[in-house]
Amino acid sequence: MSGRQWDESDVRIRPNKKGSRPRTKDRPKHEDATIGRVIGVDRGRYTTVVDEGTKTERTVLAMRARELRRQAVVPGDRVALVGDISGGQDALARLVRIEERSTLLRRSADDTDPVERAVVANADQVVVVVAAADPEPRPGFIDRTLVAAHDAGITPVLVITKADLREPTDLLETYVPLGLDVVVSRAGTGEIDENGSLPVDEEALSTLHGLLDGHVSALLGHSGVGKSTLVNALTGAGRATGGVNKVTGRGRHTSSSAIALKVPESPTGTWVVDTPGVRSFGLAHVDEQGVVDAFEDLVPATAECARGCTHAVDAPGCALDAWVEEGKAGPHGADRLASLRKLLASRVEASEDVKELGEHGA
Ligand SMILES: Nc1nc2c(ncn2[C@@H]2O[C@H](COP(=O)(O)OP(=O)(O)OP(=O)(O)O)[C@@H](O)[C@H]2O)c(=O)[nH]1
Ligand SMILES: [Zn+2]
Repeated sequence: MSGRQWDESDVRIRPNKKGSRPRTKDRPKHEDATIGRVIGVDRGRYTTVVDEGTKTERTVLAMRARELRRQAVVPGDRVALVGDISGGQDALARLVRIEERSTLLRRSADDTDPVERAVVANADQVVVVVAAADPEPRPGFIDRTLVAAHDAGITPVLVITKADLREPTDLLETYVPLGLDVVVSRAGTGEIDENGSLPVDEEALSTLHGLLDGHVSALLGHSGVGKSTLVNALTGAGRATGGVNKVTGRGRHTSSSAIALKVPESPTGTWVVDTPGVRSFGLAHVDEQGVVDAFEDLVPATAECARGCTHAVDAPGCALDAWVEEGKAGPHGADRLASLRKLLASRVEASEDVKELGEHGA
């Protein structure tokens, strides 16, 4: 999906269906448009926040202008709005432009699906949530999201929930040495709140607040890992959830699409983007080197590999096995290598299709 804007060069090569009306009359395009941040997407309607952090902050509902209908607009996008931007009950603005994105988190449905889907725009953090137990942690999912984050130039954070059920020793041994922030959370001692949410221990919450402050963070995790519990705790549970509903005009549980939620008491611009629909991260859009690069504990070994090494199990001259055997990738190096190889192998069938489609921009 192209995040590129509808610029003048497109105009020139496009046949002008309306006849010979000079294009210059349309320019400059929507120079006086108001910029909003997309916080929710629901059946072609975009909920945006304008004048964020000011007295006139309000939500404005918008529809995409015709010329943008083939472009994905996702939570986190900054968009230009014209028309009725009053934010009144029946007001509907027109979304005429997607501002340049600083980052775009993407995935494909699976590793053999060449169609990329935009997930979240302008996030500078990806928070991968896994449970220490119930459901069992799946390092494959963690590694995939780390690859997607690395590819998008987004800082990853790992949150391990339910440490009250099991100490996440293996996960910590594996991921802490990689240098990413790892937060361990467990059920707190307080009461279950009015949303039915379990309390989360204060220490984990305050660490998380520190990491989230001032950032736009995309939250990813399998169903049941405690993502909603965390989101409720972070966004203030009952009281703040009410506030969130006021902002979005609907309950967060009624939608299966991604939604950006404000973190109250954090500086303006602090958002968590919940992505309930995203269960897996197909990586057809990431090239082989991009996958390898996300395994920072293994990357140094590849300098010793034979030229053009595929790093597969039977690849001649692959230096990765020796690297792991020598313990240079830590106590779980063998698992890390297996995970990398699994990811590389799952993408082999996909690569031919992707090549055929050619290179597309973000
Ligand atoms: N023991 C324990 N249970 C937890 C913890 N966090 C969440 N849970 C429970 O785990 C279950 C799933 O939590 P949710 O927050 O609904 O998980 P989710 O990831 O949002 O799952 P979906 O709503 O299906 O996407 C609930 O019963 C929570 O009360 C924790 O730290 N410890
Ligand atoms: Zn190799």
